[in-house]
Amino acid sequence: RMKFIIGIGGVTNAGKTTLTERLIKNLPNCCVIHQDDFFKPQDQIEFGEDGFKQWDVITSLDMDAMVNTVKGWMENPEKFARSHGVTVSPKSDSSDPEHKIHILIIEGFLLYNYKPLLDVYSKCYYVTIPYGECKRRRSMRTYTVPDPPGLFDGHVWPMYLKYRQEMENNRLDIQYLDGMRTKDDLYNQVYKGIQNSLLNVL
Ligand SMILES: Nc1ncnc2c1ncn2[C@@H]1O[C@H](COP(=O)(O)OP(=O)(O)O)[C@@H](O)[C@H]1O
Ligand SMILES: NC(=O)c1ccc[n+]([C@@H]2O[C@H](COP(=O)(O)O)[C@@H](O)[C@H]2O)c1
Repeated sequence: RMKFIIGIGGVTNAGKTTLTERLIKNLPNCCVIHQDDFFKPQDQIEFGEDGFKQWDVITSLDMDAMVNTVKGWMENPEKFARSHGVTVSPKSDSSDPEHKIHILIIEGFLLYNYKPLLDVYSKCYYVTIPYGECKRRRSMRTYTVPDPPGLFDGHVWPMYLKYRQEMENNRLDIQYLDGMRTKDDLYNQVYKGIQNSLLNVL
């Protein structure tokens, strides 16, 4: 079977998780890995010169563990799917080309900034929203560790700009998505794009 890895990257609160959840419901044999699941424990997150705990830097994540999880899927997507409760369509039904594929979605805010994971993607998406909307959505969100006052302007947004610049220097073939569009629009655009890519590889 064919293996196909899709990256859904983008700034915090751009709508990555919302989009990803809908895609995994509608794509065949589709597993997901959320980068948020690889945050180190709070006591291992260091304070920076900006006075804030450094949540929005790549070293706050256990990226080696994330790479190993991706490798686990690549080595045996069927087993990965089964152990993550994903229903796999039967191999024998080979009349339907969709059954010949295994899809993995990797979703997160720092997807394209870690060298060992740069070349695994068949398709790279990156969702953006402007500063004001990002700050507004973020203010309505509660993380396991709530944002202290001033975190967005003092840490989150500056680190986003820094890593986005670094990502663009990596020269990946990234398709940018406008996160200001409706959830339906975003989903339809990406679903169609994936369908087209799959038609080309199958
Ligand atoms: N296209 C959209 N338009 C408006 N609001 C959205 C859109 N997509 C997601 N949201 C909202 O923005 C917030 C963050 O969405 P989420 O999918 O959790 O973002 P992320 O995973 O990128 O942090 C949620 O309240 C969600 O309902
Ligand atoms: N999941 C956690 O343990 C945790 C804790 C503190 C902050 N965060 C925030 O999560 C953000 C990334 O996730 P989203 O892209 O879903 O917003 C980062 O901006 C980071 O500040 C997550």
